[in-house]
Amino acid sequence: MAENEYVPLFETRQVKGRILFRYIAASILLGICFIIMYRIRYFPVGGKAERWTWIGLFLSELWFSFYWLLTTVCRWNAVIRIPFIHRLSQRFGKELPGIDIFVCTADPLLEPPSMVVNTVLSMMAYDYPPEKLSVYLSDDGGSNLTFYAMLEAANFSKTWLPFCKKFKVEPMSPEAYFRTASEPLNVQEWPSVKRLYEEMKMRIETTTKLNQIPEHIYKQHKGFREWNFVTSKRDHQTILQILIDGRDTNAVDIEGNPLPTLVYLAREKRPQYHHHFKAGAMNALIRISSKISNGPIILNVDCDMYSNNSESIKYSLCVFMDEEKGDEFGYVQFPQSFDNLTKNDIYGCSFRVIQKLEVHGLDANGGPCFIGTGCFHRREALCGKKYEKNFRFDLKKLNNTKVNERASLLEETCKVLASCTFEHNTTWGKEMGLIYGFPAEDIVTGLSVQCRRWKSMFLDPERDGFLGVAPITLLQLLVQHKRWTEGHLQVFLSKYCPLLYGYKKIPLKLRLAYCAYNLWAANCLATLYYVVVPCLCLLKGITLFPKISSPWVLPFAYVAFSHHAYSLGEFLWCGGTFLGWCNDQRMWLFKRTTSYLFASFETILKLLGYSQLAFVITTKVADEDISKRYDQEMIEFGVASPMFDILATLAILNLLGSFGAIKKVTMHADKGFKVLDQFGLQILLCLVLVTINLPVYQALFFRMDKGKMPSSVTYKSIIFALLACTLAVY
Ligand SMILES: O=c1ccn([C@@H]2O[C@H](COP(=O)(O)OP(=O)(O)O[C@H]3O[C@H](CO)[C@@H](O)[C@H](O)[C@H]3O)[C@@H](O)[C@H]2O)c(=O)[nH]1
Ligand SMILES: [Mn+2]
Repeated sequence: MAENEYVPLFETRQVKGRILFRYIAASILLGICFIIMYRIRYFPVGGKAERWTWIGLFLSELWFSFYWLLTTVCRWNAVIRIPFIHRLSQRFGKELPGIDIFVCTADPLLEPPSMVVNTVLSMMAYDYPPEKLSVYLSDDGGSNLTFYAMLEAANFSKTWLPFCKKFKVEPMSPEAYFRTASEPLNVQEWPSVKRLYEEMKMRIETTTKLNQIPEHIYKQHKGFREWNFVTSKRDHQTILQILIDGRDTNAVDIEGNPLPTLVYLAREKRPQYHHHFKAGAMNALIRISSKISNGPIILNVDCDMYSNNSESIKYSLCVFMDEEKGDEFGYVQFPQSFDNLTKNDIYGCSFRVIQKLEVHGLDANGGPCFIGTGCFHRREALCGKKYEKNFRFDLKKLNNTKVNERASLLEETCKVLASCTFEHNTTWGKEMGLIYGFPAEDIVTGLSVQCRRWKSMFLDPERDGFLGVAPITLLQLLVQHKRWTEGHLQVFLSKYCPLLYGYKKIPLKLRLAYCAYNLWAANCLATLYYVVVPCLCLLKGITLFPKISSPWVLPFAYVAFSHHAYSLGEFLWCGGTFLGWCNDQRMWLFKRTTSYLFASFETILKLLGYSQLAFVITTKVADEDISKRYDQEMIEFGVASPMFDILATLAILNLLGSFGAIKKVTMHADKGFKVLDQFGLQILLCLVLVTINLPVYQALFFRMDKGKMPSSVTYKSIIFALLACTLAVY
């Protein structure tokens, strides 16, 4: 091969099956047009109630159509990317850039230190030159328990890293590895490393449980003394400890190989200063790391996302280091996958279709969103630099800004970078680093990077890059989605609204795709209307859909059927199960009627100035009882919550509606057929909703375990539903 012949480090391919998708989409669009025609032509003339319910339903249908159009536009084209890591190794050998890895944790109770340790160890164990790897942990919990766990991790890494290299261990989280791998024959180290790990885990868990650092451990490291000045997690000085200094020639593993740098940071917190949650933590890490290792590429993960693929760094470098196109890319996003999903994924957490199809559509139109974890960033892009066309980055050179100060001196000089006041009168949180003021800091940050003309890319290697912990109770899921959708809606209603903010900066299709996500929460009203009103109208005797015997029923039937059939097909194609699809549909309904409703409400309150920004951290632990029910795929209710009041009321309402309908159809043998003809679609809708809600009835009336619906919710929902029916009928 000639010297100057350029061989790309990654390749882009079109996703197949788009033609079929486009045909189906076009036919659905036709169906929608007919529905609209029907709604206009048959607008009821008599009766106020008839007219208003009709208008409401029409508006809901217009909304669904608009939203469907948005999602269809962003799926029109789709690409997948294929990186070639062997070419990377051939071309650059060991001349690779430094990588700084950021792990964020915030609460030792919700995010146990033993889990954080596993994440950190898995990050240290990448198949990458250790002297070029630095791992930073930001502890917003400011906890000495987490600090202690990090000391243990630093120590155990001396055994774990050579073990990983030698046996090509994957996943690189010791917990996940020893849980899934079977013991190989004739490997002496295996049981001893496993025992070492288990002993360490035991020590960490005991200390966490006791909530106290034993005296002999306390004496082992100067770092513990910092906690003498900590009043609470919201009031303390900066704690910065370089636990392993990669530049130190004595920092070696048991086989004498260098170790990656490991740093613990708890940024300063004072009650009078806002800390901006994870975005604030990340920005502090960006500054601190720039003084310690200053890697030109930053990988950030949540504390529950362990590394599952030892090559991920190299995959991302195939993008950044590609001579022809690499300089255009600001970040490379990996999918958010989970290691605790059950077979049929009862809470629909897997983002299966979104990640296997939708995101590739975004990628074809300018690049995926940044989703907060499992993402490689170009430091400059994250720090506010605009993309310039002919500017060449030499990632290898950027790496050579070596620092010579001693670790202890560095710790002192860097502290100020993580202080509460450092950002005053700077553009941190506005133009530099992650953007403040939103519960979804990731989305708005990714958008602003893209609006600085950087492209982004979605990489989804066969073996998942990262695996995290998905919520295992319904309430956790609903609360998490409330935060996300609220974050999205707030972005849409802020100056960062993609339509305006991205004008002339990113392609129209990408702006529309952002809107499809930003407007998730806005689906709540139309959905609620569709769940409540047809059912009440059925009881009252108002017809809202065409008669079964009329040809106008066809467009309704076609749109509903083909849309769902296609969605099922996609789901199965992406590797899901039929039951998984049903669960997914159920969760969409649940989220739309609760999470999205609360998110919209909260957003309005916030706009009016009545509510403050909050970040409810998702729990990553559960008691044994709950885990057991989760494994059996039983939906966990268990506690009283306004969200459950709504779910239960809607479920009972539709049950009453169905009973009413069945009564009407069966009471008079002669009239039954007429009723069925006139109300066929409405009855069908009610029955479908009842079917979706079957687990809710079970939890309300039949279950005996602790995960059932609390009786207060049962009583309330029965009263609400009866009240609604009475009001509607009279
Ligand atoms: O004040 C805070 C609050 C949270 N976190 C960390 O942020 C991460 C995400 O929090 P989690 O409760 O797990 O939320 P998820 O809903 O699972 O997170 C998703 O959604 C978030 C935005 O809402 C993104 O930041 C995350 O990357 C994305 O995985 C965790 O590592 C936390 O430790 C902090 O560091 N400081
Ligand atoms: Mn999480």
